[in-house]
Amino acid sequence: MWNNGKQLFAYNRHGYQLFQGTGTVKERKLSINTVLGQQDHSALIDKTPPRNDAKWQEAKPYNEMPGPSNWRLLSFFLPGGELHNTNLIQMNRRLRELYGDIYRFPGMMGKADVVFTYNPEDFEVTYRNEGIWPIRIGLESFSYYRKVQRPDIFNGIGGLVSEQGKDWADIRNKVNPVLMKVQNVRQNLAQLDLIAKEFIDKLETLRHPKTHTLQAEFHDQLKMWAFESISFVALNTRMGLLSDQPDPNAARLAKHMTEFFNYSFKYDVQPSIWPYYKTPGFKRFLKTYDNITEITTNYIEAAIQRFDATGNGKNKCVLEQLLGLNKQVAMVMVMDMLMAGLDTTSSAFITILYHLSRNPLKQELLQEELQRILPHPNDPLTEENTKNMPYLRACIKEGLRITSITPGNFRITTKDLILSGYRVPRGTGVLMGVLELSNSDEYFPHSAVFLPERWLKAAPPDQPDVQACPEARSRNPFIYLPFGFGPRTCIGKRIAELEIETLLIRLLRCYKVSWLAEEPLQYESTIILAPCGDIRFKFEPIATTL
Ligand code: HEM
Repeated sequence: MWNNGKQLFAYNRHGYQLFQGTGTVKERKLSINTVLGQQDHSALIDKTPPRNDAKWQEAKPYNEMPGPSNWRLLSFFLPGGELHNTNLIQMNRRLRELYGDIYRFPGMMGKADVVFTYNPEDFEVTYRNEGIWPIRIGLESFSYYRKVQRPDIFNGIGGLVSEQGKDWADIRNKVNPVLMKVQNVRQNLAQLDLIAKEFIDKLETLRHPKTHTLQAEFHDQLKMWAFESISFVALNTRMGLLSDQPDPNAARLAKHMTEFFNYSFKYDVQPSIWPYYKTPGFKRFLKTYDNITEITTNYIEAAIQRFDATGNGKNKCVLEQLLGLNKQVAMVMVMDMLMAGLDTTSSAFITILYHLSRNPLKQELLQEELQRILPHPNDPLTEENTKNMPYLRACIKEGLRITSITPGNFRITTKDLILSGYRVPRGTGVLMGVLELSNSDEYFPHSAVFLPERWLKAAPPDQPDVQACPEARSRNPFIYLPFGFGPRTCIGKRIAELEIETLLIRLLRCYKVSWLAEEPLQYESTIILAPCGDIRFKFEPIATTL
């Protein structure tokens, strides 16, 4: 508890603000959270005396920060409320209009307050003070399932997404060299290329030869591609999801993964009473976790037998390397990869393809580069021919700039920070609205324009039509962060980039892609921004290739 001039602030041992007023403080019994699965990160919050330097004294008190009360906040999301049925992009815009560039959401049900900021200086202050064990409250159901529900299987390991502090760092330090080292990830290129080719073959069977439209949902097909790709990397197993005879367990696993995403939004993101009462819906969610655990474990056991039978080759695959670290860590990491690497990659891919389809001139420039990479369209992709693809990489960055599928990055502050002139007490959530700033002319000139050239340092020597314009890029490194930042940055970044690059090369080396739907691409909020609604592309074969 500490006195902040006129106001008295108190924090429970989880770092949650309990009370703000002028009287005696009585701690609410929030320790129940730990038992019920809500995360305890109190040990990570700075325990030194409250900040009291001159700058802090000059800053405005926290309770003067604009923002809705609990009831106003609830009313926003009720039917008829201003934010009812809005997605994360619309929600951020509307709230920013209402409250300005910094505002706070009161914490509910034992959760910390969250400060939303659209000021890049605040991003820098937050990241610079996050320390070596940044806290990102993730999916609390993960922790609950693994630590409380199934300790028999997970032995107390929560996994990267939900673990905090030293427990998080112990796993992250182990798996970083396996998943973040470029060379290690790129050893999957040949198989990912094969999967991308299978996807194109499947598309061909679904493509109407005259209208060049698909006789199936593109998004569903793409999820199959994403799942086939991430399961190969994580499990060293081909699931056959793009073939006529998929492994029946793989199809079940893919279905449970989709369920997981939907449930997770409901129970981890939206306010829910599950920490206090296990509703029937939450019990179904736990069943989904059980199914995922059971099927994944079987695949891992089968892979272990395969590795034992074939002996250790020189180049160990990702799963073999993870198993070499620790079997439990490997299991948890594989499940996290499958869960985190499905909708993210497919949503990002659709987003990038959408922008290319709406910008035919940029698509042509990309196709020129792809022709150089693959003069013969059926040649394999190799380390050598994929080394130099500046325009492709610029297109990926530009697509994710306009629509980052994670519109904000989140941290719990461990120290007292001054954000946009307000005193923000330690233990508060900070949501950094990167997507809003990436779409602002202040930081990216002509921000509404799809301009891959802003990411190029110089014009490629073999493409005279491409004019680099790095001046159209923000100089501030904290604004464009689709994969997050710092020690807690996305561990699947390299894998996602490799998958997306590989399929874009294959797809755009075969087809000219255009957008057929009348509306621009729409998004809905799951735990990320997922494309939804009418997603219709036209795939016209490029004359020389098919
Ligand atoms: C385009 C696709 C993807 C995007 C845009 C994306 C984005 C993100 C972001 C923004 C974070 C939070 C980073 C932070 O807090 O600083 C994150 C974390 C994470 N991502 Fe991804 N991701 C993608 C694909 C993947 C894939 C394919 C995997 C699987 C290998 C994956 C696994 C994870 C994990 C395990 C974390 C938690 C890391 C930690 O807390 O240590 N992601 N991702």
